[in-house]
Amino acid sequence: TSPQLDCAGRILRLDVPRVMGIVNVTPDSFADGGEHATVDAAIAHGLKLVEEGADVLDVGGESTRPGADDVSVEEELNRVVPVIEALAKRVPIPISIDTSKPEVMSAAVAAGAGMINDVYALRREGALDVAAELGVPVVLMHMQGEPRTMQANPQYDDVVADVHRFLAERIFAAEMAGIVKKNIVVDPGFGFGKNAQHNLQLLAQLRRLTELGVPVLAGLSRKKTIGELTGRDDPHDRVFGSVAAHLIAAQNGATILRVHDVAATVDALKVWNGVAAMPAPRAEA
Ligand SMILES: Cn1cnc2c(O)nc(N)nc21
Repeated sequence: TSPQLDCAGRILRLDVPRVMGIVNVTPDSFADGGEHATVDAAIAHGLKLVEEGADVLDVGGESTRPGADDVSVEEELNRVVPVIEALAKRVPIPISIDTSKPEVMSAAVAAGAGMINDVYALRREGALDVAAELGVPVVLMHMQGEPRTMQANPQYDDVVADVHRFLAERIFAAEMAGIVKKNIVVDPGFGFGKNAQHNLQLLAQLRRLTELGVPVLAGLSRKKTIGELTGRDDPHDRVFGSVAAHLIAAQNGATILRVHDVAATVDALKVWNGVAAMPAPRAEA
């Protein structure tokens, strides 16, 4: 049987690398449209990403970028629940909730989400039990420290070994809490307590994480390391670099790619799939 995730009835096939489109429900600091505009804009953006070929959408109400402040449960619920309700009704693909709060996980699944994406790998109080209860696939991501301070001066003995060990421990914790292994995805957490060298090392050795026996998700889209390598200070100018990074992630075993630029990534993966479909070279006579 080919790998897949059953996201509350909506199937995410992982026979080839799949594209997770990012839907941030965070107020645009420039526009003062307030909550209503934020929700409507997020719904419209999600629909656009589905048009562009997204296989799954990741809806998040709290920014996890370096230095980000916390958002209250109530605020996060007011942002993500209406967006998930509207999108779940209008698109056939699975919807993931990007949150670390158990209350938000429950409300999001009740509203139609079929997957949990937790940058804290279910380490918040109550998260393991709630995720187990909800019975939907969950992404366990590595982070060193907290978003507010994680980029200050990240240190590792061996970043790949350290991340591998952390993810193995979180898989164990999840299974002990009653989450079945077929519902677990792991993610090295590019940019979450890592400098450029750490990120490149993790990308180069990403196949090491597939030894954990669960699908690997990679998210490098428009991140600082891409900007540093390409000299593109504006994140909107990091599309080509992001697509290159995600193709390397696919080549190194990732089967879910979390991206802003869905159309570009979908086309790049069509080329990747064309090559991957070619028969293996005949063994040397
Ligand atoms: C919410 N978010 C931001 N970056 C991410 C990444 O690389 N992986 C996952 N799973 N979530 C992310």
